[in-house]
Amino acid sequence: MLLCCRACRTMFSRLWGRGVRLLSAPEATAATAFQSPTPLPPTWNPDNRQDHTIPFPFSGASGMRAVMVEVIPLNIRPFTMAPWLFSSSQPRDYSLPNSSWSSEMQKLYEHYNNMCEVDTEGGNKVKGAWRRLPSYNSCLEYVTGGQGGSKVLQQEARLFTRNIEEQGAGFEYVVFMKKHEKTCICVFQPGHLLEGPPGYVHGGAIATMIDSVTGTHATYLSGLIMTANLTINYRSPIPLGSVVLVHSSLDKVEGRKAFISCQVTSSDGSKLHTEATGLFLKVDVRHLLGA
Ligand SMILES: CCCCC/C=C\C/C=C\C/C=C\C/C=C\CCCC(=O)SCCNC(=O)CCNC(=O)[C@H](O)C(C)(C)COP(=O)(O)OP(=O)(O)OC[C@H]1O[C@@H](n2cnc3c(N)ncnc32)[C@H](O)[C@@H]1OP(=O)(O)O
Repeated sequence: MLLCCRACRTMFSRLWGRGVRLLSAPEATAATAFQSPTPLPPTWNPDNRQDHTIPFPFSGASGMRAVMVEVIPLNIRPFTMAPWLFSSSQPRDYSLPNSSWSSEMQKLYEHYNNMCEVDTEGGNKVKGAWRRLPSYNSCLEYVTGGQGGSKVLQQEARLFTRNIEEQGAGFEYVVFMKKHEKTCICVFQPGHLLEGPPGYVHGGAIATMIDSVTGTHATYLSGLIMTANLTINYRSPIPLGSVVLVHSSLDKVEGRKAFISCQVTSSDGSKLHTEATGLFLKVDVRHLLGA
């Protein structure tokens, strides 16, 4: 079966909770290696619902790539089910600078970015203590490394912090992680659509950023997580359009639980705006998908 339309995707999303997973690129390559490539018909159109029966794989199809989907029913030998085609255009990484960033935001970005791991011309990585974390507008882009996995499930769903298209109007932020010290720092520039008290950021928007930064931190440390508890103390209001730092640090891990604390400060660290603690529980993908 080819997952080529909404009906197919709906079926796939139901199967997901029963052991379906996306294969990584090397796994997909290995899974297709023993099959002979089948060319696409010249009139093939990804939006055409009549295309259910096109065989796979689609190697060599210009502008498209196939991602394999594997179904592992309980007590049944694993087998490859079908490929999913995605547009080859990369999803936008929202954590890269844009024209709405103030000079202060840009300066802080460069400060941390300059301390990140970099690729050299020979393909070697020069170690830096920090790593910039990419940010997409859909959760599944992370799982598939920005390969468009969200198109398989819930096409309309968008990550809350990345669903305002107008640059600078909502949450402008970039997260850097210092893995060995188990800390993250986020440079955050809240836009005018996040107003709470006149001229200041809404407490819910601040909580959202705290949850996002600490949740992202916990995800990179522990894998799939859900926020179980978030306790927040608001100490001083955050002016709209200012640039603040969200500091996240891992306090301890106990089994499935990760305890993380967080402070939101002014960009020079002199003023404490908000402090919080969070408890994140590692979950199975089936829990996330409600299976
Ligand atoms: C589909 C793939 C998505 C993948 C994403 C991948 C990568 C993402 C990368 C970057 C991230 C980008 C964006 C994401 C950013 C932020 C993340 C936001 C995260 C959220 O915004 S997420 C939404 C809000 N979140 C919920 O909607 C949770 C609702 N809730 C539940 O789903 C369950 O409630 C759950 C899972 C929390 C626990 O359920 P459970 O059954 O697994 O565990 P159980 O209840 O047995 O508890 C086991 C032990 O934890 C203790 N415990 C439990 N709850 C506690 C609490 N509240 N306080 C203190 N202790 C607690 C118990 O006391 C026991 O402790 P003990 O073992 O010591 O007895």
